[in-house]
Amino acid sequence: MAFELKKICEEINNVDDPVDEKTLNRICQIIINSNHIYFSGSGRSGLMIKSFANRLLQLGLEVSVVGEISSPHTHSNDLLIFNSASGKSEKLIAQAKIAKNNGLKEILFTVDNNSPLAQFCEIVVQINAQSKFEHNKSIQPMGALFEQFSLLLFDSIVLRLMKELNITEEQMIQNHADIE
Ligand SMILES: O=C([C@H](O)CO)[C@H](O)[C@H](O)COP(=O)(O)O
Repeated sequence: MAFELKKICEEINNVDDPVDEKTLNRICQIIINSNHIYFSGSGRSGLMIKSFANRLLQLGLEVSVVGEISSPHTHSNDLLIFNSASGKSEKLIAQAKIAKNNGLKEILFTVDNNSPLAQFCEIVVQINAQSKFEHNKSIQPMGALFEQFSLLLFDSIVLRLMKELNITEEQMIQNHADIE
């Protein structure tokens, strides 16, 4: 394995487990009990949360990515999940305010659990990596470690949800887009 790839794998492996069992169960229950789940993030963090939205769709849940033209009006029994290393993106903070006013539950995956975005969220999962504004926790540029770890964390939540919802991979394949 190339030196750089080995270092990246080591970095990912060294990130502390950010979710205890109780919080993981809470996240899964909120997801399962929500009528519609919205996902939001900018740039590469946004790409990661879109991957999460894709899997939840394949689990048979009602999902939308904020900003897509097909994303509908929100209601009080909906959920908004953010992925933002810094928790400082003005666009996401504006979304969080609207969601709060509409009574949505909000969950944030972030590096900074004291960030402005965190103030709107009932569950804040703090990933011990760096945002694009920090340079001391990773050899990789900007928020790469956060982005990589968040994707793995989302995939681990998908595994838990498959068990909770009793959904097999075969069923998920049935829900996979046929036109793509
Ligand atoms: O695209 C990004 C950048 O390349 C950092 O590695 C970020 O994901 C994007 O700028 C959003 O930032 P955060 O909201 O702080 O995650």
